[in-house]
Amino acid sequence: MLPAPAPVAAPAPAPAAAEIVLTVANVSKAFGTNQVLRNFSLEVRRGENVVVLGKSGAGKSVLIKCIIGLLPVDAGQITVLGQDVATLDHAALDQLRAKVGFLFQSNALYDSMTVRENLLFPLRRHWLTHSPGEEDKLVRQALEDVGLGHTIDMMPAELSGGMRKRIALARTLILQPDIILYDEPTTGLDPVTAREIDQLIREVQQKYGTSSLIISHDMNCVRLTANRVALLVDGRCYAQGTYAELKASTDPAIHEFFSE
Ligand SMILES: Nc1ncnc2c1ncn2[C@@H]1O[C@H](COP(=O)(O)OP(=O)(O)OP(=O)(O)O)[C@@H](O)[C@H]1O
Repeated sequence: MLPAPAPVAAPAPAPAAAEIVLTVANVSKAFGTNQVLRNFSLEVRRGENVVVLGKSGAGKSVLIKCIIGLLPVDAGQITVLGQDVATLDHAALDQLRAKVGFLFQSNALYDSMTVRENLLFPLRRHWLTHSPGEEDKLVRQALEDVGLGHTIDMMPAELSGGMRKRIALARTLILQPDIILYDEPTTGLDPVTAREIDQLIREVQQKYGTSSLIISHDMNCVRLTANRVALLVDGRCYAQGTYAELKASTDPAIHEFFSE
């Protein structure tokens, strides 16, 4: 019989003294009469993984789009790495996006490009010039970080769903971002592959000291990756705490997320 896997401890909260890298302050956002975010506030500290948990349609994707400046906010302020997102022009926003990796739920790999070309894309997109030797080193390092060095000349169609997710993460890592935004990183993956991705998110955090905002419905992903969990309910940050703290809550609005 195989030995039982070692239990994975939930991450501890980040030290309260760590620098704040992302602030969402009293942000409101509506589409017509649909008020999605109402005075939503949240902070992420350096080296911390914060998971935003909310029901379907609660506004999690809208929040991420506001953070990366894809959607303007109606009120409030979003500050990323000390910069007020609303005041940035196109060029400044582009520079900021080089420091903020975004892992799409769909992975958004280019199917007609090899893995190597997919990873080179963000370097060229942000006009980061390296010699071919340096580029090769960066690509190989990013692939090693996700455990897929051997896929460098493969096409995305030749990879499994979990592998494509890893390649998408490697493509984010190649820019060595300060912050990574993960949109539902384990959705559509089988449970074993999903836990591997959770583990990888922790490894990236530990190796690079990256801060992450993770949107997830998957309670195992929340438990295994979050230093802190923020609940998005009725457009507000309803509650925050460690997974264990929120799970122990007797408030019905909090408890329903943890009752599975
Ligand atoms: N561009 C848009 N125009 C109009 N309404 C929008 C737009 N984007 C999002 N919405 C609305 O905002 C609300 C929140 O959507 P959002 O995609 O953020 O939810 P979510 O919490 O990410 O849900 P899910 O977990 O199902 O992906 C929904 O009512 C949606 O219809």
